Amino acid sequence: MTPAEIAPKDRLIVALDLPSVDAAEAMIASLGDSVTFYKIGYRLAYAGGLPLVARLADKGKKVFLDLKLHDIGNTVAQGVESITRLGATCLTVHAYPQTMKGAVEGRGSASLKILAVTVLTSYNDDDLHAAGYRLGVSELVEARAQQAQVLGVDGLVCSPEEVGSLRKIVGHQLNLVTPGIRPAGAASGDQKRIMTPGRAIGAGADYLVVGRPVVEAADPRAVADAIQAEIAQALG
Ligand SMILES: O=C(O)c1cc(=O)[nH]c(=O)n1[C@@H]1O[C@H](COP(=O)(O)O)[C@@H](O)[C@H]1O
Repeated sequence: MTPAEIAPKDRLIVALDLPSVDAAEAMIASLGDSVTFYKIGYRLAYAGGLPLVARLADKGKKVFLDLKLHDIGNTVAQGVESITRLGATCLTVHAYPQTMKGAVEGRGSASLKILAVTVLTSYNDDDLHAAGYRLGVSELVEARAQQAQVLGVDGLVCSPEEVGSLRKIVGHQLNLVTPGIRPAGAASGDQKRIMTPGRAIGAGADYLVVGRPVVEAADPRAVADAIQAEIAQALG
């Protein structure tokens, strides 16, 4: 989907990082029509949340299945082939060449979009060096984006700080999905590379992933509506 075709409202992806399917369903009910795109990640998937993918899809919602796969290529390909039957819109894998290649092979002709996680938004240069990497965040994100594009993935997960440089590399051929979003005044928590919704959209992000600022809010719908309004305003 080219950026101009994505409605402002559909650019917010709410991360259902909640402890149970019941809690997730209550959150989905309270967000109602205001949210069209949800993310299911480790917390909910391992708490019995995978069947929720198909239930959300049946309600017309899009689902980002954030399983961040990483294994030998054959295992990734086989896992992704199974995941194509769950009804998700997109799936994350880590941006390692064998992993991305396996994911694209496993997806085959299915509609599931493969998103490659470049460098986690909780990492800065020091964290990468501590993990044994020579490159800093911006160099590693760019190198991985180039590999992702060659290997045929559909989108990249990166921080809003890298969106500008990545657009120059991948153009609009790949969607850029950005976690590390914090409305003004919200606690950053463990996120290190962050931006407000308006600035992230202004930088050129296609989709924003927001978890705690929405799902831990006293009034999640009001926060989601405010983020949607900020997105719409940034798009002009
Ligand atoms: O793949 C992701 O979605 C992801 C990648 C990344 O680099 N950083 C990141 O925070 N995420 C996810 O995005 C969500 C962000 O949540 P909050 O920090 O609570 O807004 C979490 O579910 C993370 O797992």
